[in-house]
Amino acid sequence: MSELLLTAAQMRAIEQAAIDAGEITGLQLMERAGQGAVAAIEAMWPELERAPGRAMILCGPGNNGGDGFVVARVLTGKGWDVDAFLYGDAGKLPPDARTNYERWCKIGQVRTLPTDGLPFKDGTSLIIDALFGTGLTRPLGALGKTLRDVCDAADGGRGLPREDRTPFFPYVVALDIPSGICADSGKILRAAGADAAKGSRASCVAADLVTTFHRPKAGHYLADGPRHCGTLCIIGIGLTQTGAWRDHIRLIDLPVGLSKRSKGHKYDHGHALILTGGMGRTGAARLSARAALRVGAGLVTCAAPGSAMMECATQLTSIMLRRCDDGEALAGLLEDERINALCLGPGMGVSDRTSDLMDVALASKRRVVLDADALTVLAGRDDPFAGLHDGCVLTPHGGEFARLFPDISDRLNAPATKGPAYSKVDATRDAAARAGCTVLFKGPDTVIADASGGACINTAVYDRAVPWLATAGSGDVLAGIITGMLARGSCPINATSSAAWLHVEAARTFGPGLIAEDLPETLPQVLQALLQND
Ligand SMILES: NC(=O)C1=CN([C@@H]2O[C@H](COP(=O)(O)OP(=O)(O)OC[C@H]3O[C@@H](n4cnc5c(N)ncnc54)[C@H](OP(=O)(O)O)[C@@H]3O)[C@@H](O)[C@H]2O)[C@@H](O)CC1
Ligand SMILES: [K+]
Repeated sequence: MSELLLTAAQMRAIEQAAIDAGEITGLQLMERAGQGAVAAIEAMWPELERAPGRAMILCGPGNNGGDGFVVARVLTGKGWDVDAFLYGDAGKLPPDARTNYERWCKIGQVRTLPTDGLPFKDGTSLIIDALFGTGLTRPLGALGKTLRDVCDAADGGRGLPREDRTPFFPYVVALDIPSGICADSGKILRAAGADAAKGSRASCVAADLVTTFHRPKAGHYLADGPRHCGTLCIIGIGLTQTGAWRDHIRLIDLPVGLSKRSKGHKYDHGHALILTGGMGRTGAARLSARAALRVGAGLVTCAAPGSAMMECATQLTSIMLRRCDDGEALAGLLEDERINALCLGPGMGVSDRTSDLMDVALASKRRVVLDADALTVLAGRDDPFAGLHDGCVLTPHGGEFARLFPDISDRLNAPATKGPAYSKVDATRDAAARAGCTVLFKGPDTVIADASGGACINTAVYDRAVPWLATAGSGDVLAGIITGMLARGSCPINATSSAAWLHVEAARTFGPGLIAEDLPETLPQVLQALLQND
């Protein structure tokens, strides 16, 4: 199961379709957006509802600015003192924004937003960023000092981490998305040549709360987006459609393919084969194997070279062990047709043996997870993608991705100077199309795509943040969970997306202090909770 994330173009198309069908007007949508934002602010900070204060509303030249004028009107009606500013020419506002600007003008003043600093009044407890939303196309360079003041006002100029701030500084609420962040990619747009190392303080707003409308946008979950959104609140504005795009992006919010086992025999749940490295290097593969077994593969076998047999034998109980020195030996093991999923990479070493085993594994047309050292071996080949097929899953982190797909990685990492910018979803889709298989591109914003263009994001941000998951061996466990899900019969994209979700969920369930060994051991608790809700 999953929630749909939208791009700016998809959101515009949904709005337009609803307006064209006569279901709703643009003005009604804007009113609901503004009203909903105020309700979200009051829900987040009840003290602001009890004691209205002073608010600054910064409105931009598009419909995001129109939302801002609705907020100005609603807050005034609730007893707030409102200072409203416009960046741009009122005469050029789009029609709905223009209407709300004119409504506001009957109530209060509008001042031109200066670009050389924010005329901040003492006692301001709320700043509303309604400068740019899904229509951002260029960097905010011209707003430099004023933008910096928004960030400084919000934390007293001290650059304090959000959690260390006192309540005496105003809250910053961004409508739809913090201005300066591209809604499709989550990247901060920067002028060509701008120094990214100088940080984001002159380039985009950092908000305590973002109120987005209808559906979250991909940029709320990718790249710089989550770091600048604070809390993300989704507000229904009366749109019912989600669109019927082939290029939908899903946010994984529950795994699929984990319903109760209906048949009782272990072979009904697949047999996963995990290839290990040599003596002293088998720990990673054993972690993968344990995870594959815990996630429900019926049988799991480690296949080790002769030198590592004793080491593995002393460590494994429910996981079986077979000797596998080379490709020929693996071909022999694969005569057992019940082996239906393989995992290569964790701790295997970058070696001829790994390369040899990978050739045999791929030729068998079984489902194959290629991780870690297997990806490095693959990247070193003249044609890395020859032999891959739609039953394969690649699991690169950023460095491995750059080695496998250097041109795509360069494009992704190039400074984003205009919107919509090339996103991690675009990059993962392009990589999956080129490789002809499923690609899981790791990170706090893990993106999974397959060759058909399907894409999803597994998030480890907002309330799913698990910084303690960045621990040695965590990736080996993920590879094992994917392999186990493949053995159980899930298709590659479902196996991979479910595994990524379970991996984060296990870390959330265990909590800080986690080491990789804890992840497989926490899976039963996670699975149990899922089955209880089934
Ligand atoms: N449509 C609806 O019914 C609803 C819409 N809603 C709201 O509308 C928002 C989308 O509105 P929007 O499309 O007008 O885009 P928005 O982000 O306000 O600005 C675009 C303008 O900014 C300009 N511009 C861009 N970058 C710039 C820069 N760096 N510096 C200077 N200018 C720049 C750009 O110029 P252009 O690129 O065209 O030259 C254009 O003029 C959406 O996020 C949501 O909040 C909700 O009310 C729900 C109902
Ligand atoms: K905004």
